[in-house]
Amino acid sequence: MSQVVKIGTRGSKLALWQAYHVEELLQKAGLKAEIVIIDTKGDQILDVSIAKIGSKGVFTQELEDQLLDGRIDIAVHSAKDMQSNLPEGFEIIAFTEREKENDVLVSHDKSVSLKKNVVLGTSSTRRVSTLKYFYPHVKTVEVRGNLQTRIRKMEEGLCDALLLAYAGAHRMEYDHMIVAELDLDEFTPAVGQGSVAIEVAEKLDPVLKTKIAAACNHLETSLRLRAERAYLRVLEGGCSIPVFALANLVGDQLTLKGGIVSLDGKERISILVEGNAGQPEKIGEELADRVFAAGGKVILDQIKSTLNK
Ligand SMILES: NCc1[nH]cc(CCC(=O)O)c1CC(=O)O
Repeated sequence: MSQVVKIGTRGSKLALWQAYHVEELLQKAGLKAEIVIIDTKGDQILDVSIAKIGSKGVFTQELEDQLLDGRIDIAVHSAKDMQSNLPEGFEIIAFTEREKENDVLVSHDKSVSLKKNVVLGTSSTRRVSTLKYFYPHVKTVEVRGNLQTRIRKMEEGLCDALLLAYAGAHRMEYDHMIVAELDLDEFTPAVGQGSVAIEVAEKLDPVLKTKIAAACNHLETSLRLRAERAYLRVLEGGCSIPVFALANLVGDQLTLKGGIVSLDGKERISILVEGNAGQPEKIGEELADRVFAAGGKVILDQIKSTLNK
């Protein structure tokens, strides 16, 4: 009798896509798997912005409860939605191969452009603040809910286009509606954007952990995300803080470009550091030091006090 890996996931279409993706990776490696759908607070509360619910684990806590109970063996999340500091007793054992990490504009109207006076739907503080900094004439409107709901709201006239992660738009098969792929130097993505993380309870059987990691972890992606997440960890930021970072592997070196933008879009710091890929966390921590020294600490404290009001 061989063991069946129980994959816990949220029930949104994007979450399910990611869970099926992981199921497929496990099956290719000869492991049996099944999917268990779990509702989270982040899915239930649709009328309050994520920034206000509080970033700490809105999409992850219910899954973590089930990991502890053993009702599921692994929890699958967008890596981007994972807190930089996991609660005690949990760990990430794999990051799947990263999808293209850019943000994109999604619309039925091919003429939409950041150069025009458009209204964009988004609920990310990073995207709103970045628009204020580079494209202050562009207006934004908050749009929450899963991607299907957001598209519907756009079609009802709420906005001209949505500002989304390529990864999500692509997975939901909205490629035909992608009207622009945004510049990585302007819209540097959120930490982890485009990869799927596999979280387990530390107490899970170590042999099973090793098998799952071997089946799902993509080495280059994990080095990149470890550097990005180390940066985020120093800032104690969740997905609600407008920070960004993107690592790339060049030979045995990791480059890491990242920074922070103030909520009003008046100040933006972006710095490039690099170092040996053997120690990704060190590079992330160095970026944090450099960003703080360049004025990022003041910006971060302002953001935290604004969001906690
Ligand atoms: N913030 C929500 C979220 N979490 C993960 C994705 C898409 C997949 C990814 O970015 O890895 C999205 C949608 C978006 O930001 O447009």
